[in-house]
Amino acid sequence: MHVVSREEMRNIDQYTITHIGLGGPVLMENAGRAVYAALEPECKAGDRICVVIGKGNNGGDGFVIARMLFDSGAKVSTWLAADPQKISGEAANHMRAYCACGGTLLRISDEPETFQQQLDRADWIIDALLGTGIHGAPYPADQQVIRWINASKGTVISVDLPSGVPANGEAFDHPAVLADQTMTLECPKLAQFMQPAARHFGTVRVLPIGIPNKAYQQVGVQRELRMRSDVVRTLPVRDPFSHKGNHGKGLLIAGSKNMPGAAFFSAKAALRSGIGLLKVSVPEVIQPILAAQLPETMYLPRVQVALDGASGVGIGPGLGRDAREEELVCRLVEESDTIPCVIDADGLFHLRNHLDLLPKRHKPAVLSPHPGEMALLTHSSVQDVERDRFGISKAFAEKYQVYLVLKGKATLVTAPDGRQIVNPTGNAAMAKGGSGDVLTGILLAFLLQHEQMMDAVSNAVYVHGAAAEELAAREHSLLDVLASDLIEAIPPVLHQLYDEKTCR
Ligand SMILES: NC(=O)C1=CN([C@@H]2O[C@H](COP(=O)(O)OP(=O)(O)OC[C@H]3O[C@@H](n4cnc5c(N)ncnc54)[C@H](O)[C@@H]3O)[C@@H](O)[C@H]2O)[C@@H](O)CC1
Ligand SMILES: Nc1ncnc2c1ncn2[C@@H]1O[C@H](COP(=O)(O)OP(=O)(O)O)[C@@H](O)[C@H]1O
Ligand SMILES: [K+]
Repeated sequence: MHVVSREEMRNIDQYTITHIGLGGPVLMENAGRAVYAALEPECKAGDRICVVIGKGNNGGDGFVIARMLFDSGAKVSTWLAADPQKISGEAANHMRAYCACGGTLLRISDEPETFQQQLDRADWIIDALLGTGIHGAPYPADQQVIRWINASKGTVISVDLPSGVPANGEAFDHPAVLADQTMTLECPKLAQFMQPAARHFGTVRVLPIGIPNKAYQQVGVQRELRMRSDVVRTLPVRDPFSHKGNHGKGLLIAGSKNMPGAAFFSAKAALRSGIGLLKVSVPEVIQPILAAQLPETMYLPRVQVALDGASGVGIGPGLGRDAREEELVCRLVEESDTIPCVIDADGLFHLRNHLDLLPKRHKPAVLSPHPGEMALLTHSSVQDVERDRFGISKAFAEKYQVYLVLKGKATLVTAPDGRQIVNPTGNAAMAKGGSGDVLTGILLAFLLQHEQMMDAVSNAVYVHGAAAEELAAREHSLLDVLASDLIEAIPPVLHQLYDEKTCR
């Protein structure tokens, strides 16, 4: 499923209308019908529904929804936040169709008190005021309507976007609808994955409106939401005759005197994710503790680190910020030139002044910063990173020829050629020290078992988030999940995914 910017969505719509010949009214009819079909099973007989319509094409979708509700005998009141004379194009066609069917149209500016009373009494409010078309803050009259919608008690369903939210997710400080549910048309827009916009969406349903694949190909959208079916399709199949040497020989350089747990989390997660052999390099003082906890790995004293036949390296979790480690990180990034290399946490701290090493590698490195580390790598602030997650990631991955995993809610994976994959799994239970270390281990293990690096990285991120969802769905709350719980939830997640793979 593609994730689009406002401009891409407009071009896709235009291509479909102009070159494929599916007219704007058809797409609008499809959009309105799709929303109606999604809404209808949720409404009870006698529910009051208030449809709020703006002057553009988002309002046009609203007319289709209102017409279908009216035709089905629902208790619908349809309110227009614009002068009907100023409604044009496809939206005007659908306004006429609504009226021709016998529907009544009320103007908010004529009866603002009645509008507020009806909003207050409504069980459902359909927000078709503004969609992808707004520029800047909504006009003052629209802002007032948005405030009234936000003050209402009914369930607010936004059509395509919560009105007032900019589709590209730029930061804003004007009023915008706080939806309970957003019924996004055709494909998710960038705003759904950016702060503060994302908070306005509520739960999201994506409703296809019949845009052909050709339109996406022509516009050249390079961004996708990872679907479960993509993960199932691309997970590696284990050869029944394989031996441990076929599933990767990993070297993990992690942990320090004050952070022994990081090495444990990454190592155990790598083992749970299928790595064949794993050697962990830690300072000698913590080696006995780890060896007791994790007898499945081999250990290598930190002073003797060498690749020594490893087929993949993970560097960084809990490594510490000692200057000696800086030299080590740089050496390993150079020496592991032709094998997968994952760099995280303190590894990124050490690498920040040596980024020029990255594009020289034959096999692109995988960097997995959280927004704070990304700010460090780009000499910017966390706010700058969050303001433009998609743009900053793409520029960085292309410049340094790396796979970049920008963590957070909806972790974003960017390939060296600029392709991007948004991860849908995960929850706030993961907002706890150690979660990232678990991901490093899964990444290392998956990179050694998948054919395509983009699949390996995207699947690792998906499984990591799915582990947190698995825990929250069963015996855990969002508060009590530990990094070690996440590791123990990898098996049921993989079990289920592999079950789905063999069912097909
Ligand atoms: N043919 C198409 O392009 C389709 C569009 N669809 C719908 O159309 C929407 C986009 O429609 P539009 O581009 O007409 O735009 P919207 O309906 O989102 O637009 C707002 C209207 O207000 C105006 N406006 C601009 N800035 C504003 C501001 N700051 N405050 C208030 N009004 C402002 C715009 O000129 C536009 O007429 C989508 O979100 C989707 O719901 C769907 O019907 C599917 C097909
Ligand atoms: N609110 C959240 N929703 C979804 N995922 C989250 C959330 N908070 C954190 N995560 C995930 O948890 C992990 C935290 O990583 P990181 O900050 O590196 O942790 P640490 O360094 O403590 O191990 C990342 O994969 C991130 O995407
Ligand atoms: K809307």
